[in-house]
Amino acid sequence: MDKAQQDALKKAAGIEAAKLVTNGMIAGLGTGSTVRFLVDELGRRVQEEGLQFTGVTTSRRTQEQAEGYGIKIVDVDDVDHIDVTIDGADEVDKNFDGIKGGGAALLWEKIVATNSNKIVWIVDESKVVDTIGAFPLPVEVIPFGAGHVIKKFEAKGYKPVLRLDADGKEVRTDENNFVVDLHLGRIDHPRELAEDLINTVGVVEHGLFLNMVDTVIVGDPNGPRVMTNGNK
Ligand SMILES: O=C(CO)[C@H](O)[C@H](O)COP(=O)(O)O
Repeated sequence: MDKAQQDALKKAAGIEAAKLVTNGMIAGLGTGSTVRFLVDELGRRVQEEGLQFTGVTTSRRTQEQAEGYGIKIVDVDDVDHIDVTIDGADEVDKNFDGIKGGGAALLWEKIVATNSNKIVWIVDESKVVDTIGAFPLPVEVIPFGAGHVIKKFEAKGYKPVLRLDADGKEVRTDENNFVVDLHLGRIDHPRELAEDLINTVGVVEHGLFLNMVDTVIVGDPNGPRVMTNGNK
């Protein structure tokens, strides 16, 4: 699949998911190239159809895009609930376990997701996998002592790589932390891994989102396909 085809599938999933946002809702808005299509569609509806909703964003990038359309954005601590959060994902398997954080927004994404009544992911079909882990697992790490965290990951065979930008500088999250990507190949025991990562001092959060999502909307060449999680 070339990039244009993949973008078309992402866009179709984003437009389909935008239908879930209705007047008066508080909606969590994720981060990434698929979510950009979602926000474009929500912005269009705000401007052309008078849709009124309040957004809680998972990154400054999404906040800027949404506010550019005149979408009202508030801080996560200024709402007492979030009706639905729509976000992208890097991988998702048939058990609805997934990896997020390719766009370095995993911490805010997980905070918004865990405070949402419903979580919806929008992905193109290449993200639906049998076993997660081919996509390097992002881990958000505090800069102080990050070298030691990386050494501990190396000793455990996690194959960590500190994420750098195009200029060779450490990528910083919206919380000014580093991202370490674990090149695991496959993750057979995600719950054990999640437990180990979150108990490592210096780790703020990891990109394993295990059985959190309610619905996955998959951009498929035959039209958006909906996968519903019956185990939540
Ligand atoms: O988790 C994320 C950002 O931290 C994204 O949702 C994930 O990386 C998918 O991005 P894209 O839609 O660009 O493929």
